Amino acid sequence: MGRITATELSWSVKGHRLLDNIEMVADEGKIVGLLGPNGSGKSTLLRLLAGLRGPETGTVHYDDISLRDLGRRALARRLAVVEQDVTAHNRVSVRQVVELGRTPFRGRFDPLTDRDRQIVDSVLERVDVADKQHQSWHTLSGGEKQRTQLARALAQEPREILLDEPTNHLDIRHQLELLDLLRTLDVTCVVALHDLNLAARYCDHIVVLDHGQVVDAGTPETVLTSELIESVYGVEVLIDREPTTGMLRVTYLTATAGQTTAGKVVEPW
Ligand SMILES: Nc1ncnc2c1ncn2[C@@H]1O[C@H](COP(=O)(O)OP(=O)(O)OP(=O)(O)O)[C@@H](O)[C@H]1O
Repeated sequence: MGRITATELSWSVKGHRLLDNIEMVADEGKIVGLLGPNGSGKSTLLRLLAGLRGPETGTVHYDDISLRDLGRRALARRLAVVEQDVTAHNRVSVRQVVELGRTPFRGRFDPLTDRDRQIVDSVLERVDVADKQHQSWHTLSGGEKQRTQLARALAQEPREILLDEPTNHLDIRHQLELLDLLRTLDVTCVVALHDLNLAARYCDHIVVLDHGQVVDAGTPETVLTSELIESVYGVEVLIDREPTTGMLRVTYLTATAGQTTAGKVVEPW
């Protein structure tokens, strides 16, 4: 597992700054949650961290190596990416999708080795889709597709993993299992999340984006305050600790009207 560092990262489209001077660090083995409202820049930042887009300014480092100096293959051997709503060819089976995770370690026409097959078997079990492995990808439910994409990512045996809202299609059990699983791995994770309670429970560190800027970062306890949530999301919340478990708890009270964030007036929906 390695450290991911973004320094002065910016990205624009047609003169609009979508990411502005982003600074963030995901330390080795930590789970870093990216929070922020729709359109705040989470997916864009993940794509820049993944090298799927080149930054306009700034750098991304994996440990001490700049993303620019890491070749595609070297990057694919350490970094796995789970994007939102991935599509795959209709005729591909679930197992074949997961086998793609072994591609960075094989020659183009090399058959899978016994070790490759063992890894694929093991990750299919771990994300609970082993019983679906011979089913066509396109027939899976949204949650099963999401778990299959995680299995493909884990088949890469990554040191770092970037996940874009990996729980949005999952039932409650699979949401908890996915995040529990991430915690047991020796992997550095950056994960975009919408559920503030899951973020509070599973993230070591939280980075909050708003209008393409980092507006706060730190531990869940320091970042998840009612003031911050109201100013960024326009929602009044109650924050306390669940009495039995002591876990940080965010209760959503009401959407507030016309709040101001990052100097912009946001209309209520
Ligand atoms: N290629 C592009 N061209 C124009 N606008 C873009 C492009 N890519 C992203 N955007 C805009 O940039 C903003 C940030 O998008 P992004 O997908 O990063 O947000 P997000 O925080 O991941 O949102 P969500 O929570 O809805 O997934 C959005 O307003 C989006 O419309």
